[in-house]
Amino acid sequence: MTKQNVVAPEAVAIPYPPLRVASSTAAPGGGGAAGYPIPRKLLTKLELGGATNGWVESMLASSPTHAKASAAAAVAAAALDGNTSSWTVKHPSALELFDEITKMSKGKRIVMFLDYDGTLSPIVDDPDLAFMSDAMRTAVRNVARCFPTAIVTGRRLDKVYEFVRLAELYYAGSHGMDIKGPVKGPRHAKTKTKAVLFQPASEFLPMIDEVYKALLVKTRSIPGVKVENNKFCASVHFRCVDEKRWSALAEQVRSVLKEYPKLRLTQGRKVLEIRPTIKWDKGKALEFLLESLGFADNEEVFPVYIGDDRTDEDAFKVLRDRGQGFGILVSKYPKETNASYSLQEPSEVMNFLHRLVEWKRSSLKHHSRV
Ligand SMILES: O=P(O)(O)OC[C@H]1O[C@H](O[C@H]2O[C@H](CO)[C@@H](O)[C@H](O)[C@H]2O)[C@H](O)[C@@H](O)[C@@H]1O
Repeated sequence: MTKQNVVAPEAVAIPYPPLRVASSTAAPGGGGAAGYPIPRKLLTKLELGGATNGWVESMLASSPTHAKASAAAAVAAAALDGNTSSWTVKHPSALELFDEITKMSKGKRIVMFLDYDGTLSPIVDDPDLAFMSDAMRTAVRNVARCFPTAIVTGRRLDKVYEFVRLAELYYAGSHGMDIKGPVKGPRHAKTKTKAVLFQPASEFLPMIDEVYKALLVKTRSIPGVKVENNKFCASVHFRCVDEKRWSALAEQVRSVLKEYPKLRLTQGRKVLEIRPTIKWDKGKALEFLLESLGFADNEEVFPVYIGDDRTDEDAFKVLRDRGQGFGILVSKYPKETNASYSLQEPSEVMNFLHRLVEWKRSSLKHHSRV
């Protein structure tokens, strides 16, 4: 594999292309965004050395089997209680500290960013069946009535829209590489257009399509594998692949990727994600959306990003670096994260959204009385 097939684990302070509303905006150059190469120092164990051993290690480390996960959870609960509680001190429950959160946001404009899988819908074996409940849809709709709200996801935009079905939201699909404004505008939306706001990887469209087809062919002999075309990126799911075959799968993916030096690999929850080497991620999408909403240099904006996956860390980090708002990690287990708070699962996310709406409505009532 060439050195360009890399994961870029950390956001690098590279300026992204200027804000514009365009039907299709290609990042020039095709290396990093605007032609920036990804620095060598950012290579990780996942891709170094050209061998797939590192990939498999990383797949195992981040995706233990159910049996191992329960064993690990039991060990964590029994033996590492001290560590776990120190994690919850560092990343307390956003529900338990709800009052603290609303105090911090007082007088500021909350903007909500919501990941989809594992945040608004529970993780299931078949990605095509990751439906969102009606109750969750109502919670998101109500939140969007109070605050500008965006869904930021690795999925292709049309697919996530089929699941969410709320026209009043912003959507950033393909890990932020496909951004659209609301079709039906809530009062805070500046645009009511169907036009695409931003597609920084549009030149990669034919390449992703080609890679998707190649991955389908290469991996078809491996039972349980699922390849998904996410428009500006592709996903190879190994959730239903026997662990003994992970190494073979990694090898097949590597053999396809080595022909595409302009693509890189990242990893999510039991999924290998193939994406352009442009320096664009969920963090950049968050910044882009804040700018689109007119909050670029606004000290009074208070962005809240809720997500469960490694790819959400880019957005958590942006908020931490900006010192604005915060991230909430959805996880039952301690994980290294740039998020400030935690919620255990999508049902807690729903409660949190309900509480935000109640709080906003009661503060509006209070203000109309005084
Ligand atoms: O950014 P997200 O909204 O979290 O999307 C990331 C990936 O999510 C989906 O895969 C994950 O959820 C599936 C359904 O629960 C699950 O089967 C899979 O193991 C998870 O990785 C989606 O299918 C991918 O395309 C997204 O990239």
